Amino acid sequence: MQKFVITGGQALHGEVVISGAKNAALPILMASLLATDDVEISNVPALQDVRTSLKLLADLGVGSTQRDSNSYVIHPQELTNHIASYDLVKTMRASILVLGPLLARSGKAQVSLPGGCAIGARPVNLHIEGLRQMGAHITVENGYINAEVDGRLQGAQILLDTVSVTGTENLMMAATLADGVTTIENAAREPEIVDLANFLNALGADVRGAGSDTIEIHGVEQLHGGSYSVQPDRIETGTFLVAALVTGGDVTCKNTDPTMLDAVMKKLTEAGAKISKGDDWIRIEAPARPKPVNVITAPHPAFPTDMQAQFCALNAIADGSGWVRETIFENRFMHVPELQRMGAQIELEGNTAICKGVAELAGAQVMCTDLRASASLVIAGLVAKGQTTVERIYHIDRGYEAIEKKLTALGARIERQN
Ligand SMILES: CC(=O)N[C@H]1[C@@H](OP(=O)(O)OP(=O)(O)OC[C@H]2O[C@@H](n3ccc(=O)[nH]c3=O)[C@H](O)[C@@H]2O)O[C@H](CO)[C@@H](O)[C@@H]1O
Ligand SMILES: C=C(OP(=O)(O)O)C(=O)O
Repeated sequence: MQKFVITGGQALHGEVVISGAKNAALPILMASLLATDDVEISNVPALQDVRTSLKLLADLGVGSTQRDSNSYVIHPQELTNHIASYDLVKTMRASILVLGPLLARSGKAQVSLPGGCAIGARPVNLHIEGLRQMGAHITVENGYINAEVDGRLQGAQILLDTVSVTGTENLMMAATLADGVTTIENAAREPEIVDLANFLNALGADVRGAGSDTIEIHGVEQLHGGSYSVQPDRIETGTFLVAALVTGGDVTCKNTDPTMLDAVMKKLTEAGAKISKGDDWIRIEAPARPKPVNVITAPHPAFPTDMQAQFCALNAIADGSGWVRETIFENRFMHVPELQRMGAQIELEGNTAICKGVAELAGAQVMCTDLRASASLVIAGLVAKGQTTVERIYHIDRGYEAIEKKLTALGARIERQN
């Protein structure tokens, strides 16, 4: 298994080009199943999850042609199969996003339950309930969701019990081809929802209100082909900003979108960073040592759960005590024991990680448990004294394109080893 070997202590300096957003690219790839003609998607990050998605589409009969390292043409007219098997779904939760498009396009879908995941139970009951309200017959048997509809799905008024990003996406995609109008209330407002809606509309869908908590979808008979560029990755951006801050550096993230990062930039400023920004860039200039911050995760536009682990690494070396409270997932602190191995003074009290900053972390052998936990360990390794070995980096490869190359270009000493 591959690992990163990091020698800490280098301040990051320079410019880094941000990739397309994983959490926008994955739903957009799955949404291409809804179209009847070729769909060209660019600014697709080169990630393991993208490769898994393309494999999943291929399993459904839908081929793709790679144009360059970050763009693909998807051929949805080739759809022949409606079964998303356990073997692929188990490696990537976002596979559940084929459920809505398959059902809408071919009237049936059999999708393996994504199952338990490292950060919490992550049920999909809201996806299933919403599709049932749209007229689908759904059973869950032997680890598979079996969904069928006679004719077209029907427009429905759906109120989500809790805000769910992929739940909103699945229902929004399914509703584009439904008969009538679908309203999703208490919808997720994440920027990735807006990107997906813009993509669907570029293919001829009629989705209104994405980015607010009520989305209205006027069903159309079919979606045509088209081309679309995926939005920048706000979580990758935030991760580089934190890495720059904790190492005492000065980094400009290019090809990004500052409007998606208000909550994160607010906390970075509280930590003592000087932030400047333009239309598509953000620069961070770090203080000598960051101040601790208190963070509560919540649905967008509040502080994103996908940035929580990175802020635990920040608090670990801050000048004072701060806390991070996780309200979205019930088990998202697996980076804490690993950070403790590096000398971090963090105590877990329920869903809150209380951290007393130390002047110096010490390099150690640590293990990735999930994607953002891995990012926090890399950040800690960059600032720790001595050598840190980060094991099981297949987690980080799911969501960060060439992270070690981008960090090396900023002056970090990080090496991928087998
Ligand atoms: C591929 C993708 O975009 N992943 C993101 C997506 O995950 P994902 O879409 O899986 O996360 P959700 O927004 O659905 O989860 C939010 C909360 O709702 C609960 N829930 C969700 C669905 C459901 O049917 N029933 C239910 O109870 C979950 O257990 C969780 O407690 O949003 C999360 C929250 O911003 C991010 O951390 C993930 O990076
Ligand atoms: C939790 C994440 O991803 P996923 O939903 O794909 O597991 C993430 O991107 O931080």
